[in-house]
Amino acid sequence: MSSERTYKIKEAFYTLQGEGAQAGRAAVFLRFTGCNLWSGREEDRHSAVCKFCDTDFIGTNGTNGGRYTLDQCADLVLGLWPGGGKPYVVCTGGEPLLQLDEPLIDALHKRGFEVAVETNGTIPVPSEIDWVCVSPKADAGLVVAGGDELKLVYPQTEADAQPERFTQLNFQHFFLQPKDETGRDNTTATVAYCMEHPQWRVSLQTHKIMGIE
Ligand SMILES: C[S@@+](CC[C@H](N)C(=O)[O-])C[C@H]1O[C@@H](n2cnc3c(N)ncnc32)[C@H](O)[C@@H]1O
Ligand SMILES: Nc1nc2[nH]cc(C(=O)O)c2c(=O)[nH]1
Ligand code: SF4
Ligand SMILES: [Mg+2]
Repeated sequence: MSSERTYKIKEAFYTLQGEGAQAGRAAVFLRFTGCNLWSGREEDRHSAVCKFCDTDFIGTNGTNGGRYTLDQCADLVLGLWPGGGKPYVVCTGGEPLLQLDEPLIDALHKRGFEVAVETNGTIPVPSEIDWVCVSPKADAGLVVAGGDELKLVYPQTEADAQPERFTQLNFQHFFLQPKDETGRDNTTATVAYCMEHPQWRVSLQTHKIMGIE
């Protein structure tokens, strides 16, 4: 019997990074199943720590989803890269750091990839990751104090998720990203905050504007 661990992947696809400082860059997205701040079920949304998630991260039924061993997972990512440029993979979810570990990062590096992560900041980040995007959530217990970009969804009403809370942390870029919610456009408020607080820049979800994944 083989006891090799497997990674649960919701979906994997080739697109452009839509958000933050790397927006517009070609990337393979590797979306891990599951999150520690929401079950992913609509009936649990109101009682979840993170209530505004725009993503389906349940199960393994998306494009290229499944349970993969280390080499299968890294080969899946490699197979989605078209060739040329600097291969770039964005590990997201769900919360990717529930599963993404040093062996998988190493396997992706060996295949030539620069490895990025999108994380909610509640789990320590392996030092091998090349690009760290932290998106803090109210009442979630931030444990990551630095990285490449901090990308805060705005607005969040809770005191511990106000932008001022984060400006002393060790990040290269500070972004406010308008919360995508039905019945309200949060872009104007986000623009106003950034104009009043020039340390912050706006991050739009440009993939939604462009109509790509
Ligand atoms: C789906 S999360 C997955 C990664 C990780 N769990 C996290 O929260 O950073 C990817 C990114 O989408 C952002 N996001 C989720 N729901 C959003 C929404 N309704 N509007 C704007 N950004 C959102 C998150 O804050 C995060 O930056
Ligand atoms: N194109 C594109 N860019 C993204 N940046 C962060 C995303 C995410 O869901 O983590 C995302 C996504 O789902 N699609
Ligand atoms: S932490 Fe990230 S994946 Fe989890 S529910 Fe919130 S936005 Fe979605
Ligand atoms: Mg997304």
